Amino acid sequence: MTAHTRRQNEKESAVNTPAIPTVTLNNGIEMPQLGYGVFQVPDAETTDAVAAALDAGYRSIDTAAVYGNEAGVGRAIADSGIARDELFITSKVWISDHGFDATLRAYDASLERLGLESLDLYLIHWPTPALATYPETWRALERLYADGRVRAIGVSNFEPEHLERLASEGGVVPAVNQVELHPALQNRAVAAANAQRGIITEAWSPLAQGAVLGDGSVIEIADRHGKTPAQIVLRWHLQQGRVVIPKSVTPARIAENLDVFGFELSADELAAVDLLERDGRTGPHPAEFNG
Ligand SMILES: NC(=O)C1=CN([C@@H]2O[C@H](COP(=O)(O)OP(=O)(O)OC[C@H]3O[C@@H](n4cnc5c(N)ncnc54)[C@H](OP(=O)(O)O)[C@@H]3O)[C@@H](O)[C@H]2O)C=CC1
Ligand SMILES: O=C(O)C(=O)[C@@H](O)[C@H](O)C(=O)CO
Repeated sequence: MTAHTRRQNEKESAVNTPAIPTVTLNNGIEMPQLGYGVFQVPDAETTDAVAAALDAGYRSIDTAAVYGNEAGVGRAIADSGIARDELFITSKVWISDHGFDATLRAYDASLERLGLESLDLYLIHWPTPALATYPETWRALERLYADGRVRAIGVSNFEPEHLERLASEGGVVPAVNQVELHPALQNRAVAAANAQRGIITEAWSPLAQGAVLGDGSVIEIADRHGKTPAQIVLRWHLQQGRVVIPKSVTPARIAENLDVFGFELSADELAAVDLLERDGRTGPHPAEFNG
């Protein structure tokens, strides 16, 4: 990209970027409440997908070493011309890299692939309790944080007992717990444990990978507001203070999923979506998943 194109992009992005609200993490860092996830996007397609998301106005990107597409995310960031401090980039340490030294190496490898000098948020991807390695892995994240190499650290797929184990050892309280959460699996005990400890709940698969978009009450609320089912489900999350990271490789859906800040659901509408809980887990249970 030429310097002129980059300046033009910056100018257009300043004009077109919708105001995405932020949540304040427990260390004072601001995190966009809505970001863009890239699970299952092949690396070769990730650059175009992330570029479309950045063009639409997303500024927070959620990737992971295991997704195999950090390089694609990095290329889109480099090409975008968007200032690094306007972006919020999250990645995660995979199970095979648990342990103090291996995690420090994994962080460096993620930065290398992303072409970045630091991340905004680094997460332990899964606790894998059978391996009992997450406390030691957490020590490595604390080291990265203490050394100023990452702006915030957190966990993913942690159940209340895993948070309790970290707390019992003292140290840094995770800023975020990224867990499966959508109308069909509301993970209320985990969200309550997060809130009680000052940890932000970030919902993965916030659309249940599409499984809740055909539900009658979601469609009825969508029709009432002149919105799509996906927009209703995202609004349901946002009004409860959660961070969401919907994924789509479809440009129209990428834009649609961001267009959720100009309307509100009523208390009755939120309650109607609450009724869709059905223990509808789409991924593995964290207590049992060992990679
Ligand atoms: N920490 C963890 O363990 C996990 C983290 N994650 C993170 O969460 C992100 C989101 O979760 P993910 O599992 O991808 O699932 P989502 O709930 O975001 O759903 C994605 C699916 O919904 C479709 N979709 C997206 N928007 C719309 C729309 N507006 N209307 C209709 N269909 C739509 C997409 O299709 P299409 O792309 O074809 O448009 C895709 O099939 C991941 O990308 C990843 O970053 C996910 C799983 C586990
Ligand atoms: O997408 C993620 O972030 C995950 O950790 C999982 O989906 C995991 O990679 C998986 O595929 C479990 O079956």
